Amino acid sequence: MTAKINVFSEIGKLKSVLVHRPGDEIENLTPDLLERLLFDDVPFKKVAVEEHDKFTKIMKDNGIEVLYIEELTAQTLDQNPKLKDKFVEQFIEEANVKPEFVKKYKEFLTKMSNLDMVIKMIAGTKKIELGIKDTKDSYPFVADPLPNVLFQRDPFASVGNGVTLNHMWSVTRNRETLFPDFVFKHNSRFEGVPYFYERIWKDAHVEGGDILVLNKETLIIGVSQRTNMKAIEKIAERLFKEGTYKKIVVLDLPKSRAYMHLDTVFTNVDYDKFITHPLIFDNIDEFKIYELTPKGKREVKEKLVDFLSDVTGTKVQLIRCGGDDPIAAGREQWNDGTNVLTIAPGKVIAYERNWVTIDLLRKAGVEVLTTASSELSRGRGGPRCMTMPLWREDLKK
Ligand SMILES: NC(=O)NCCC[C@H](N)C(=O)O
Repeated sequence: MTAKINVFSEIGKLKSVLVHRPGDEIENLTPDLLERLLFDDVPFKKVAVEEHDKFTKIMKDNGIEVLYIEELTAQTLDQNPKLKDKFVEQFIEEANVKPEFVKKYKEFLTKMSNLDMVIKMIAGTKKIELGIKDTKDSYPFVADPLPNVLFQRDPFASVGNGVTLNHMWSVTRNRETLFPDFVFKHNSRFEGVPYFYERIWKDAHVEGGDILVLNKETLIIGVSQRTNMKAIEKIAERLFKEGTYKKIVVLDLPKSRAYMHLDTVFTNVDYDKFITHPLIFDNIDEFKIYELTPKGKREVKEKLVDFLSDVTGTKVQLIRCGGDDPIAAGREQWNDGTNVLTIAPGKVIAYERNWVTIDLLRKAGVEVLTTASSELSRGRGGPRCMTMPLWREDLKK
């Protein structure tokens, strides 16, 4: 079977990537919704869309095919009209729509084109849009907005020629995984992609931001606020059986929103270069490192930089996000200074606001393309968070 997904590193030349163009969901936010819907402020949609279009233009100008989850889902519905009813019912059930509103909401969604319907599913629907005057309950939504669909890094992760289709940590984000699951199971381009995790495995949780594909044999996965060891062990079992991957390095991170995913504190930008936050850099003994192989799990006692040099076979250079100034490090980590997208070995796209980290990357010989971030960063995700690679060229060495 020809491969449909090919991601055997973090740095191989990027040829195809999945994103979501922000929609009304990022303005369907009020202060009291921010915490539950995992945003830190309400973006100005017009500018956020302009910034996202600039970001995707940089990728297109670098020969990268940019696919949109909303378009792939709509295309899959176009290809499978008989599956539409079940897909809509599954979405409505997982949106926890009140029984008295289900019929009206389903009619509202299904009278649209497939693309408009998917965009509306992500945007959320207010009671007033259905002409509902709910005197018993002042909550404004029939179905909540899904503002974090912007971060296509997390609902699933491309690993080798397959994917982990994730069960995520929060209720609000779990709903997002319905879209890629539908695409990978029914879209003619992706049908039959092997799964290394299933969204119905609800006794553990994993998010793509915690998964770093180091090379053809080794993954690095963070235990974070969003991913637990049980999920990693489940992935290991299925992955080792599939045979390509032989090792999973586990970094046990502090469980906090600031470090919500591994890729907020640790990313790979070249064969021998990683960006890391001082948390990783300085407190090496603060957190544990484990190594999972088909033979079992062992704790790693070496320093991370030495361990990485062994695993990569090169002398590894750790570049500090924000440099030596703890204020700049804190500021730039919070605004996704670590979370760059590598589009080729030694070539990244970074938020322009993280100028200290950008300067250090350039001094280390990394080519940095910058993209605007004033509104996009309010959801606490960077260029890596907003993208899931579908195809990277294999590394030469
Ligand atoms: N990989 C990532 O770091 N994704 C960022 C996700 C931000 C989103 N607001 C969340 O809290 O899940």
